[in-house]
Amino acid sequence: MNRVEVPLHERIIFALDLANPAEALQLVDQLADHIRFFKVGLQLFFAGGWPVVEYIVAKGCKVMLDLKLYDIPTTVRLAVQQFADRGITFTTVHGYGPVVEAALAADTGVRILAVTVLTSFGSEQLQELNYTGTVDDLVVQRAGAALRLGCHGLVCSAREAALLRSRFGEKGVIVTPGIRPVGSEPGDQQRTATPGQAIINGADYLVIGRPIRDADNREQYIAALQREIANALSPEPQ
Ligand SMILES: O=C(O)c1cc(=O)[nH]c(=O)n1[C@@H]1O[C@H](COP(=O)(O)O)[C@@H](O)[C@H]1O
Repeated sequence: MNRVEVPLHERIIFALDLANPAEALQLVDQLADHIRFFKVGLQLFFAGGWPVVEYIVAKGCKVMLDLKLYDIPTTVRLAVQQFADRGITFTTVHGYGPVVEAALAADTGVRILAVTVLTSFGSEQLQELNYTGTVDDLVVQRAGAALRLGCHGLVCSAREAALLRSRFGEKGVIVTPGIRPVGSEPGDQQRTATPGQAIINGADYLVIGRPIRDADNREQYIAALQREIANALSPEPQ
């Protein structure tokens, strides 16, 4: 497979899902030798705001600012313009055509990721929302629309990554949350996969939060995940 070149220490995007900005930044200090990509989501951004992003960027690490925007086009475009010149690598919007289009129109250099179907959703949630098709159908539909608009990447579960690669080739990066290493609890995630399976399916980046945050020895845990990823990228000969 012709994969996007990503250094191993950027393959895992560690979701800094904490309420306390000081604690989150301590984790960045603790782990920056091992992981160079951090996700700032709604909880931490509302708690700590731009200083959190600035701290991570100043350490030379990458930031995915995950605020999953969904609003009228003008509001989305003007909101994304606020992300310019802050050193942010990725940001997220819901993968609905007009929202994606507006985020791209902001033209800030920050790469836009379209969230297809949340990894906490299964077929039951789609039925509640009156979607008649399968999760796969909706992921493919949203991914196709986003990519046609020129979106830089997609967020989906690792379970759909192979399907997206077969439909759309190497267009756009694929970022997969809902990663659950063997032995970890799914919690509220429904469409999960192991790190190795995500890579084999064609994911470029793996968003991982609680399994790392709650590990007894985070450095050792990350090293094991990175070995699993490296092995899936280039399996050792049997
Ligand atoms: O956009 C995301 O990052 C995202 C999309 C999605 O469909 N599912 C999902 O879990 N996420 C985020 O990925 C992270 C997953 O965290 P853990 O379930 O703790 O590994 C959380 O910060 C979620 O907000």
